Amino acid sequence: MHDVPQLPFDAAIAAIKAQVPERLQSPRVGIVCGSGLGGIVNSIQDLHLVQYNTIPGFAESTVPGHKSSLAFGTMGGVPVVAMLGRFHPYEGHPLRVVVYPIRVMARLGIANLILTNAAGGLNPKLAVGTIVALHDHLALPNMTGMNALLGPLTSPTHQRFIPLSDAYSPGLRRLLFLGAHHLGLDPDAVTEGTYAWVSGPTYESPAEGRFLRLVGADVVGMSTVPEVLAAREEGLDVMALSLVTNAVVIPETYRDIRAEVAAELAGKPVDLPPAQVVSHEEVLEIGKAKGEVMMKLVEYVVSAIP
Ligand SMILES: O=P(O)(O)O[C@H]1O[C@H](CO)[C@@H](O)[C@H]1O
Ligand SMILES: Nc1nc2[nH]cnc2c(=O)[nH]1
Repeated sequence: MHDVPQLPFDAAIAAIKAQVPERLQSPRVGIVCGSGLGGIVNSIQDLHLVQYNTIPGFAESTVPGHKSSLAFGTMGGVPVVAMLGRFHPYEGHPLRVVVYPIRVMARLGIANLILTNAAGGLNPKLAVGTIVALHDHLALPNMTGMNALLGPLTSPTHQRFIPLSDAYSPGLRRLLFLGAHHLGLDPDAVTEGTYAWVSGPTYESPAEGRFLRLVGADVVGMSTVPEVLAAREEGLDVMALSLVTNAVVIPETYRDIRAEVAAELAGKPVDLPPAQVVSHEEVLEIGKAKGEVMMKLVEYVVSAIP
């Protein structure tokens, strides 16, 4: 028998309940704010923040654009809890720590989880600023030993083997597209697609981007999938929204340095286009600029959940 590390669920729930008024202690919907998307908190009324460092078992988020608190309150009258800051494996957090807040929110009573993230666009049809509702994911780490559900079950009521064919709730996506219609959004502003999960923290090399596109991914990021797995194990309905913050550069050809040198030696230097390099600053900037639409859609879905 393995020595199972105990997760301090009871202490976490007690610490949260000591800081939140009773009327907000049983949220119906959990929300996770992605990089630069913490502005979603602005649509929460009756706001009460609980710092992660006061909750047993919670880590601290170390990524710019992520805070470290749970936001309790209401959205359109519905009690919600939002994570202002998530944990990523590349920060050094073990996967069981990455998904621990999802399990705590499930124990607080949420039935639905809305995950948001910033992602790179692999599908050339996706303009920067597009919101992609995930209908599937492709997670090489899951298939090769970095699955968030590896290890002992965290509850005797959990199933060992979790299907993923139905991981992303069609019902919640239906509400999302009704919301996009009611908000008068351009039909191309919100679409559906497949998210490739990579561990990061490096962005994709050209060959990696090409590979992920070839195997069917539309967007790529370094989060969300571990949270989806834990949420499904906990029996939650899940919606996940990616904001395309940058296009992953997938050149058809590489610079031909040998030809450039030959041209230079022949006195005909080549004019080169500026290299496109993604940065987290750019990701955060787009998140801030386009986060408002994400916030309005999340607000609509939360209010419309039956
Ligand atoms: O997925 P979120 O947390 O939104 O953040 C995304 O943005 C960061 C890279 O810029 C990575 O953490 C990536 O996963
Ligand atoms: N892996 C990855 N994560 C991102 N998050 C935001 N943009 C990107 C990207 O281009 N690649």
